[in-house]
Amino acid sequence: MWCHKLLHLQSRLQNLMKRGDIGQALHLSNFKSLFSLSIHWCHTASKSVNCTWHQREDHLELQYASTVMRFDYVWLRDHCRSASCYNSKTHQRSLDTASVDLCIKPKTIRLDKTTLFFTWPDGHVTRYDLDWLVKNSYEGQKQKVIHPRILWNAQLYQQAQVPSVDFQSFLESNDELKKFLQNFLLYGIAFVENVPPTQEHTEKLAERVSLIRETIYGRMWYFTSDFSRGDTAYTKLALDRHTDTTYFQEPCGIQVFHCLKHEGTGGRTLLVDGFYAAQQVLQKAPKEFELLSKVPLKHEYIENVGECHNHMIGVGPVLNIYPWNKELYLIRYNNYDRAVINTVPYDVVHRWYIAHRTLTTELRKPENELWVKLKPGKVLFIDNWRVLHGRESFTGYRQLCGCYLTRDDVLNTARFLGLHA
Ligand SMILES: C[N+](C)(C)CCCC[C@H](N)C(=O)O
Ligand SMILES: O=C(O)CCC(=O)C(=O)O
Ligand SMILES: [Fe+2]
Repeated sequence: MWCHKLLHLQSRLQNLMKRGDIGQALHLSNFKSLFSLSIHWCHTASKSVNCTWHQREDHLELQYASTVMRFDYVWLRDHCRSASCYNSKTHQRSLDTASVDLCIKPKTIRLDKTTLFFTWPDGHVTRYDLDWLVKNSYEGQKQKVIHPRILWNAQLYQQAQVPSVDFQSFLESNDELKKFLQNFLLYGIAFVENVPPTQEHTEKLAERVSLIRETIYGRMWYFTSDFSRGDTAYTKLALDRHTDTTYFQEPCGIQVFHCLKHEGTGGRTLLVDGFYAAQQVLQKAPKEFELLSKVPLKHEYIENVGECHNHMIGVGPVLNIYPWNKELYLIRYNNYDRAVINTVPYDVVHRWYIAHRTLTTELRKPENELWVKLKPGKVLFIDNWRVLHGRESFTGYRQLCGCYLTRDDVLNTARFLGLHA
């Protein structure tokens, strides 16, 4: 009967909140906590730990460290870190999740200092540290940023005065590598200077950071404007801002550029923070942002030049966000390589074009454009999931070498060095 009343109060409370009647809602919520305090909530014995929990029909409600968390009982059994359920040497689960009764409920719950003990119907005991639960709960994750970043336009980037790293110290010192990666993670671009202008040295540099991602363009690539491949990149033409390999199911994570030679004019590199532009869209037209994150698109690479025969197709929306916290993690933007749109009906198509225009307008604002001239010795790393690149048309002989890196391995290196990645 009490439970019934509580549920009723709760739904009234939610309705009041929805209607925006905060005053009333607060009043009720005070009442609720007083009421439940005496009857339904379990409290910690210790005064130092402020923790309460309530065993609901289908989940555990836990309040700790000013967070209200809700845990599914199967989840609580599944994440048990006891020796028989989890191998802490390999960090792998030993428990067969399929053997857990989907209607499982703990027989008893008890708190000792900061550890919660669950005894399950078969007698097995699971223990969780409260801080572990906060860190690993959905409610805790929702508030967390997965990849801390500094979004920039040209002025913001220039004002930040991000230092370049010297080639030798980059190779020799983990601290320098760490500084480089920290800047790369924050800004999505980073430079290394005084690199001997050869493909071999560029490769050595890349290998210090990550595994090189071999693609249809090779492991290390080297190109001029000889149209040796069926793509505009291999000409002297200008290239508008874009991300590369949008036609892969997983676009390449990082692009490394080293201009080995240029005898001629033009050919400057354009860099635009795609996440900064997307952020503007989110603020100005949230519905359009949402559409760009929902409409699946195809990108395509079709090549039949010389010995090269390739047909690649990648599927995914322009904006890719984590569903639990809406954080943007990947932008696919390449108007050259975008394939026929046939994955959504005509009316959605039209709304998509409007949203795409809004994003393009942001991406093309001159104040968002960072122009740099790549010179022999100066290697540029670009986060191809975030920062768009382009190039000015040029004259004369221009040699560019570089490679793609696997994103997983760059982040792996960063984590090894103690960075949050
Ligand atoms: C960098 N490298 C010259 C090897 C490849 C260029 C790929 C060009 C393609 N349109 C794309 O945007 O993915
Ligand atoms: O030539 C350049 O500077 C860059 C061309 C390009 O977009 C690429 O190779 O991905
Ligand atoms: Fe490109």
